[in-house]
Amino acid sequence: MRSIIDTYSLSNGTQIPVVGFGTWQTAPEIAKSVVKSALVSGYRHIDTAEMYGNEKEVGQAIKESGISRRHLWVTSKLNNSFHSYDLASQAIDQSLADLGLDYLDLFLIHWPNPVAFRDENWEAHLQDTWRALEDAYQAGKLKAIGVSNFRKHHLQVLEQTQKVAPMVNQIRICPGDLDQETIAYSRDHGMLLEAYSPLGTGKIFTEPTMQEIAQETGKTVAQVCLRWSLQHGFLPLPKSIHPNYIEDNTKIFDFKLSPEQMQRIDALDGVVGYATDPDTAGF
Ligand SMILES: NC(=O)C1=CN([C@@H]2O[C@H](COP(=O)(O)OP(=O)(O)OC[C@H]3O[C@@H](n4cnc5c(N)ncnc54)[C@H](OP(=O)(O)O)[C@@H]3O)[C@@H](O)[C@H]2O)C=CC1
Ligand SMILES: O=C(O)C(=O)[C@@H](O)[C@H](O)C(=O)CO
Repeated sequence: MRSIIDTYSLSNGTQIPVVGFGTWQTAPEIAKSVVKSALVSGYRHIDTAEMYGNEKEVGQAIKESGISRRHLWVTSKLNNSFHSYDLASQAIDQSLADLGLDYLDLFLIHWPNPVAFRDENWEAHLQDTWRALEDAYQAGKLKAIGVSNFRKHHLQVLEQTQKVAPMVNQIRICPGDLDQETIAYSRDHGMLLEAYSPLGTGKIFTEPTMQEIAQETGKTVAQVCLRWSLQHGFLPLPKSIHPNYIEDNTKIFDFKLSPEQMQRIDALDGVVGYATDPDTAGF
């Protein structure tokens, strides 16, 4: 692996760039210029969502960049109020329209058990929602499909009726937050793990062990986090609104963490808290 545009293979053979650019909390007013900065810095994989309120601006940045569509990877996600076959099908078309694209490279169910459907039928709603993604995948609107914030028991609900297995599970993975059960189950079932909040949403930078390892390697804490993620075989999705950070976060291929450094990071249990529990999340 030599650059952020090297790829992992998904279970359907699709090649996905190994680092994606995150856009949560990137306000629509600045999203176009921020995403343009990322494209100038070499990112070819952008992670957005209907929930982020910036799909239109992300789409404008892509269009104005002049980069050929086939050289870009764009992921979006189904918001929590669209869990049914019809609503999910409409939401896919709306994301495509807002982004100004004919297809998405990857579309994810954002959360498995949203508050609006947390009733005795949530499993059936989830299965219907997945069927909408499968149909859009078969129709060529989505080149790959997957899930986000799914734990083993959510994946098992899909398994009861799925025709196409999820290719990706996007979950929170950063130093101190490694949900081993979900990681192992997802991998055993053919999914690539995308690591969201790979910098602990900005909370990792003052962590002493991370600072020590940054000193040892001559890199920044952010670069150490991203390198750690890649060496574990995850696909990190760093977010920034600052061009210098955006650029720095690509410089993670000119060093390697030793097994001992990897172990010290693995041992940092809970230093930036844990992922939101999808079964109790209030959204
Ligand atoms: N599926 C899901 O439910 C979720 C998905 N995600 C995805 O993952 C992406 C990343 O996660 P997110 O939680 O946003 O945050 P990150 O873990 O990527 O951390 C972002 C924070 O770190 C700062 N930062 C970034 N690079 C550097 C650097 N080199 N030096 C110093 N500070 C830096 C940013 O600052 P600044 O922005 O000020 O430059 C920002 O405050 C999201 O944007 C989204 O795409 C995130 C959460 C949930
Ligand atoms: O960023 C995302 O993709 C999320 O789903 C979460 O960050 C979520 O929106 C949240 O944490 C709200 O507080």
